[in-house]
Amino acid sequence: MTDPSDTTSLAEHGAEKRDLPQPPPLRITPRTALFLDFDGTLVDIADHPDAVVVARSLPALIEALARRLDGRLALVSGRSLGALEALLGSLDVAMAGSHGGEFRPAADGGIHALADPLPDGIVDALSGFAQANGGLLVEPKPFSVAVHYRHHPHARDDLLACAEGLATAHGLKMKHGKQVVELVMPGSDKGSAVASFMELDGFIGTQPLFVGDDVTDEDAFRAVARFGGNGILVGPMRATAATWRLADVAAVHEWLAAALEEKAHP
Ligand SMILES: O=P(O)(O)OC[C@H]1O[C@H](O[C@H]2O[C@H](CO)[C@@H](O)[C@H](O)[C@H]2O)[C@H](O)[C@@H](O)[C@@H]1O
Repeated sequence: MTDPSDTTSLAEHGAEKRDLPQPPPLRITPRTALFLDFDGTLVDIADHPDAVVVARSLPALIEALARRLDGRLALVSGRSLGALEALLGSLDVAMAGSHGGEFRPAADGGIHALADPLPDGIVDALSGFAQANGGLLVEPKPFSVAVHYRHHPHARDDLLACAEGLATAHGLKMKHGKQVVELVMPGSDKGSAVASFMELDGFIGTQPLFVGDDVTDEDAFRAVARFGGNGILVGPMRATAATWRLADVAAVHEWLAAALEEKAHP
């Protein structure tokens, strides 16, 4: 069964049915900065967070691009940095995890918190809900918590109500991604992560691109637009702040790999 959070269509949003063009080839110039989402962008969505298949070529592709961009590349994910490292190995690349809560400017730069930890009791409350509803998967992260209902679609509405109640009571933000509901601290999102990177030497003055598939990437699409850049939506067309669209994960890999074939641009 397809959940609307997996493929939120234009019709569901009542938006104009106009597709976005493909992005032009990625040109690596001193003004190029690249932000990449992970799930649904660099790896296909799988039934379980641990079941994603990382293409053998992916870690080397990311590192090669980061080198060609002189470090102006960052992964910006809802996952924890620990989960990204478990899947990709230890990469010499900037990253933000937990929807902007964890921030690592460069591999040797240490991890900085961009958010406060969740208040006590939130993970327990969601775990209690998960147990009482057939054992939904709870994924605690350093600065957020996700509850996956992919295998328990009947629990979706009650989960949304439970998470909304906790968010209101504790001043948290709720995110509804692909068959997942997450609670994060206010101000912690992918847009704030992009803005933090854009303050760093190297990123300042660049025209950033953000490639992402999920509604949680919309904050980042809006953020790159504020810096004169562009968002690239991955997957089916839907209402979005992105300006270009790539069909799927395979198209993202091709678009990225093609940039390495190009000569450097001044
Ligand atoms: O920001 P992202 O890098 O796209 O991460 C978003 C969430 O991705 C993971 O969940 C999603 O992918 C799983 C594997 O394909 C899938 O089973 C799940 O239904 C999706 O919601 C991850 O587990 C979350 O922590 C991330 O926030």
